[in-house]
Amino acid sequence: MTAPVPGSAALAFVKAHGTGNDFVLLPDPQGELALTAALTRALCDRHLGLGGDGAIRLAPGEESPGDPSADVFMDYRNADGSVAEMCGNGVRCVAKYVVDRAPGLDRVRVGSRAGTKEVAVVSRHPDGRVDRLRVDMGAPEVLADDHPLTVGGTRFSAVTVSMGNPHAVLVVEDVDIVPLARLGPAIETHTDFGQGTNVEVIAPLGGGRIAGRIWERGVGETLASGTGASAMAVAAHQRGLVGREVTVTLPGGTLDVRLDDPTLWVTGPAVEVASGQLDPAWWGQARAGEAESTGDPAPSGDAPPTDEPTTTGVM
Ligand SMILES: N[C@@H](CCC[C@H](N)C(=O)O)C(=O)O
Repeated sequence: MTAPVPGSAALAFVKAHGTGNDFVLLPDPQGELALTAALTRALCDRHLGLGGDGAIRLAPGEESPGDPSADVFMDYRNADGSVAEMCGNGVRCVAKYVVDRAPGLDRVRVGSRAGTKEVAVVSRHPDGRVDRLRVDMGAPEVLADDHPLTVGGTRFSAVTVSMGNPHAVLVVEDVDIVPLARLGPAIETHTDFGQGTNVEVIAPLGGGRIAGRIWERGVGETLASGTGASAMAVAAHQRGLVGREVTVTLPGGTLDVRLDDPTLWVTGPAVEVASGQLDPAWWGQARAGEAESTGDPAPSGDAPPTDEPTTTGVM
């Protein structure tokens, strides 16, 4: 018989997504849980765990770096176990979790490693549960609007943007023909980006709309990204392709971005898929694996050699 796991109340999880960017949420109201790199990898494993692009511990607001007055702290890790500063889709999922369990609430201040984000409910389902939310993402920072990159012998010009986390955006003719599985990791780990970078490709669709795909640092290609959509809108605006209201169409759905001065707003859905308890035996094994693990993934290094074809559709 399996011995009971102490503190098993902390085994509760919620599986959620925002435009197909999916997360394992771990409510930790007492701040008792250590969301380690190895535990994150085990949770996010799509075969041996619950599966997710990242794991998020919903910790007490007092843990929020620099702002203990936040309502909740979003302790975020990518699927490979690395810590990220911010997650734009995750922040909506966290806010929905809180609001859906607090009647009368329609606004939450979610702490992140990139500051506290105000999230407001935009619409609800007929049963009162939250459907769409708007996030004040703060001020984007354009680091370079023509960052030259050579990958596999091909020259690119990226718009590099910080949304608290790093992004390199390439404008292309058609996002669907870009070999992102090769280009993404090469740019993610390029020596120009000491902490690694998220990589986005965008193409103008007209009428304030852009199409985008993303290669997430620490994850791989995902269906969507909130900080990524923000960086895409900023880059498109920077290159004169759109105005200040931008509809970003991603493989997992659409996010609406508004570029105000100085802040940027993202509006989109948040969905809860399931909730339950992790199996104590699985949890025990995941923790045992953690003890054997070397912990955090290695920091980014040199760009790997690539046989990237020269025809990428990048403009
Ligand atoms: N999915 C996110 C971004 C998550 C962090 C990113 N992979 C990084 O390492 O910076 C989003 O919705 O913004």
